[in-house]
Amino acid sequence: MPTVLVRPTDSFSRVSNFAIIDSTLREGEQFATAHFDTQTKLAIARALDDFGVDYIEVTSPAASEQSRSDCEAICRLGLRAKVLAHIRCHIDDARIAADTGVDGLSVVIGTSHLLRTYSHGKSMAAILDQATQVIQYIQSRGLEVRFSSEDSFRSDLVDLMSLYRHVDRLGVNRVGIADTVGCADPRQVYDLVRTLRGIVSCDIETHFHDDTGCAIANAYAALEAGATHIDTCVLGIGERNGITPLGGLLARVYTAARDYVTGKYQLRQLGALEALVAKAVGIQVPFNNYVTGSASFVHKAGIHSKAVLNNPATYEVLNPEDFGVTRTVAIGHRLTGWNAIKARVDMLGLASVVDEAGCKEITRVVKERADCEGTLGLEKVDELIREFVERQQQQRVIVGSAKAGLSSVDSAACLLAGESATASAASMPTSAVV
Ligand SMILES: CC(=O)SCCNC(=O)CCNC(=O)[C@H](O)C(C)(C)COP(=O)(O)OP(=O)(O)OC[C@H]1O[C@@H](n2cnc3c(N)ncnc32)[C@H](O)[C@@H]1OP(=O)(O)O
Ligand SMILES: O=C(O)CCC(=O)C(=O)O
Ligand SMILES: [Zn+2]
Repeated sequence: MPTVLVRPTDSFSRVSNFAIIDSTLREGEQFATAHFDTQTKLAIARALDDFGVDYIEVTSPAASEQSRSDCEAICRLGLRAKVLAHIRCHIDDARIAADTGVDGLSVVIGTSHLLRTYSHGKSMAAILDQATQVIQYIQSRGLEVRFSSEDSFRSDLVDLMSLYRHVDRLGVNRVGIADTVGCADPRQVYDLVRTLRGIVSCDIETHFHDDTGCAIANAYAALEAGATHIDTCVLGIGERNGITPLGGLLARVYTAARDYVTGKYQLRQLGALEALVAKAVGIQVPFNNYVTGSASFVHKAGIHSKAVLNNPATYEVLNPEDFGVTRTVAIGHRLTGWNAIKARVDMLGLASVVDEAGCKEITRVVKERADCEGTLGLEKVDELIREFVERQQQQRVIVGSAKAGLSSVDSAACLLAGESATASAASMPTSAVV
């Protein structure tokens, strides 16, 4: 099991006690190449539910007739996860959504000067009035309600806190902070969530875009500051370059709360879930994707390989087995080392015939070949190992023959019997030939 350094957390931290609101079927539908048909939405919803997310957020039923009926179809699945519809802070949208069978509504409205000026054109006072009307309507329908401010990090702090305090007093289940343009850094996130934690008594949801590469770190900082709910999308899809990825968030939290993460989520299903969504939106899972990327558990450099073969925790903070993926130690390249080659020799059952010096000689040949040919496949490395063993056996025959009194000419003929042996004989240590 990997050994990780877990920092002590303060009493605000929710790192080992939070809920995931997966928004692949809402924010994810806003991804450039996304268009989910009904069957795909149902398949993704089921997979998310099986994986163990707490909530599934879907596109506003007011967006289109198909969006509305798909929302109803998802609700009819009877999933364990709660289904939330994401809506504008508008009574018409709330009415349409409340009739679909969802468990709750996620209400949002922009509060930054930019959005108030160029999007909906409302003053903070008008937002407060409209929020009150919509929230009270949703409550009257007996549904869970979350109220969120779009572009929170570019909004006036006093305006924002007054609005949150107001909706908290109305009894919303959650308030939401959204870094809509991905401008926030973890420190700003920590400060804002911590401030909000002191102002509202309800739960706190957070939503982070990844425009500047902080989406996972920001989500983690939010948890440390007391956020209770984190929005994610599978593979981090969403508007522009998306939001906090589900797998990446769990990888991050795993380092601090492994038992919580492994106990709550079906981590071994992550790869299949990602493959499903990647196919649905027509993308490849990136090579460096958290946990499931093709290179995520490939160890290459000789120094790394030796240590990993002795104890994987030396260069792994995540245990791939927990996520149902496998580790690879790549040995067929010029950065390899004799310890890695020895491990392969052992795997091939040749430990008794190839000693340390032999492993070092094979390593030298592998590097020499890789310098000329580039990366060598495992078959090629195995071939080089077997050639070495053959040469060694032939040399033993020669030495044995010489000791029995055969002429040096006969010995040489024996050594050069095979062409490959001839080619490589020059690289053999002379002492072995004598
Ligand atoms: C940051 C986010 O991702 S928020 C979620 C974004 N999700 C969506 O936009 C869902 C898909 N959207 C849609 O299908 C459509 O935009 C609809 C159905 C919501 C609205 O469509 P339309 O009525 O044609 O309006 P349009 O999209 O052109 O403009 C948005 C309207 O909502 C208003 N608006 C924008 N944000 C909000 C808000 N948070 N709350 C209330 N009203 C808002 C705008 O002022 C504008 O109103 P207008 O009709 O008076 O100009
Ligand atoms: O509803 C929210 O909290 C977030 C809305 C959104 O997608 C965003 O602001 O980026
Ligand atoms: Zn968003």
